[in-house]
Amino acid sequence: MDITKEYIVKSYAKLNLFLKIHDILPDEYHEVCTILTKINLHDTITITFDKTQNEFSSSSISMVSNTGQSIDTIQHNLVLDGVMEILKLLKIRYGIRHHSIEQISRMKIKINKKIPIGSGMGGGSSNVGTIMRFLYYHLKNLSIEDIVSISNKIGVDVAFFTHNYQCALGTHKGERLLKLRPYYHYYAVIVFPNFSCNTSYVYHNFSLTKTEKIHNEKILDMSSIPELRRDLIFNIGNDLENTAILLYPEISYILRIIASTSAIYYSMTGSGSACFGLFKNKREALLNAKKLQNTKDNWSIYVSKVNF
Ligand SMILES: C[C@@](CO)(OP(=O)(O)O)[C@H](O)COP(=O)(O)OP(=O)(O)OC[C@H]1O[C@@H](n2ccc(N)nc2=O)[C@H](O)[C@@H]1O
Ligand SMILES: Nc1ncnc2c1ncn2[C@@H]1O[C@H](COP(=O)(O)OP(=O)(O)O)[C@@H](O)[C@H]1O
Repeated sequence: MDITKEYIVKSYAKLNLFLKIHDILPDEYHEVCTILTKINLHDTITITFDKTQNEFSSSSISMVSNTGQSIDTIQHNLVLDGVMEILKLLKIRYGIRHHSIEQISRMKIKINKKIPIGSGMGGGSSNVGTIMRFLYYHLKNLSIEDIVSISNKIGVDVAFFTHNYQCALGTHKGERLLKLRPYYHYYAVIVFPNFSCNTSYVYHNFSLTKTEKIHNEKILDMSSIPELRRDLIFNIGNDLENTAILLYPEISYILRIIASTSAIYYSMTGSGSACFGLFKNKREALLNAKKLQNTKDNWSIYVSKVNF
């Protein structure tokens, strides 16, 4: 790393095109199968170095909104966990006086937030995954296995962003990834209702008995054959949707409104609250985005290309 420089990196959002829950694991996490894909919406992370800062801490990270206002509602930034884990590993491996540790200690991270928080678009996971990748690339003394194993300690979705895959199939808790080469290209219109869903609250209220069983092997087989991937996605949907609707009823209204457009598929992403519709071209997506924007003033609408 060149500590006289300023680095600017993009931290992309994701959509879960489908999310199947198979089982509950002994540690009470859920065994899932999902296709994750990155979208054009991104936060912008600026990394600089402050020679007077001797220790990396929570005050080394700042988050600002689009309008430049400081976001101080997040008490514990996931990025801090990621950087601290990397520091811990480097200290064990090289001792406390290593130059990489000195460089990280001087790091200042500013996150310009565009990805709505708690939307199921993975903003927090993306921020930490992107920083891990940045450090992997610039420090040259971490292996990809190092950063993936640290990612898994922070959250199941982090690995997708650490790997920098455009599209992947996630199994086990969602952290075991198989890179998929995109075959289909659509446009998504995403509706964020301006409230967040709590991921662990949604998972904890989910009931396995209310979902249809599909063998994981069948999903793996179908997603590896590009021509079958679309049917797979359109047929499975998101198992967390009904639970999220019970806890946050407005999600049902959003989905009904998207269903009334010419979307060829619609779903909630992750544990919500954002929902999306897929359209066959940009023109149709923009047209419907306008209609959706007129439905409710406080909805935020995003349009992005989607590859899977
Ligand atoms: C639902 C998904 C779909 O991609 O995304 P989001 O909606 O969060 O974006 C993920 O499964 C979430 O990923 P992430 O947000 O990283 O989850 P974590 O921080 O690891 O876990 C938060 C909580 O969710 C529950 N959890 C998470 C993943 C999983 N396979 N089973 C679970 O039961 C656990 O209760 C855990 O304490
Ligand atoms: N850098 C970050 N960006 C967004 N959220 C963060 C960040 N660090 C911690 N969080 C916390 O992580 C939780 C999940 O946020 P986020 O990743 O945006 O949503 P989701 O998991 O629904 O996709 C939020 O409750 C938020 O307080």
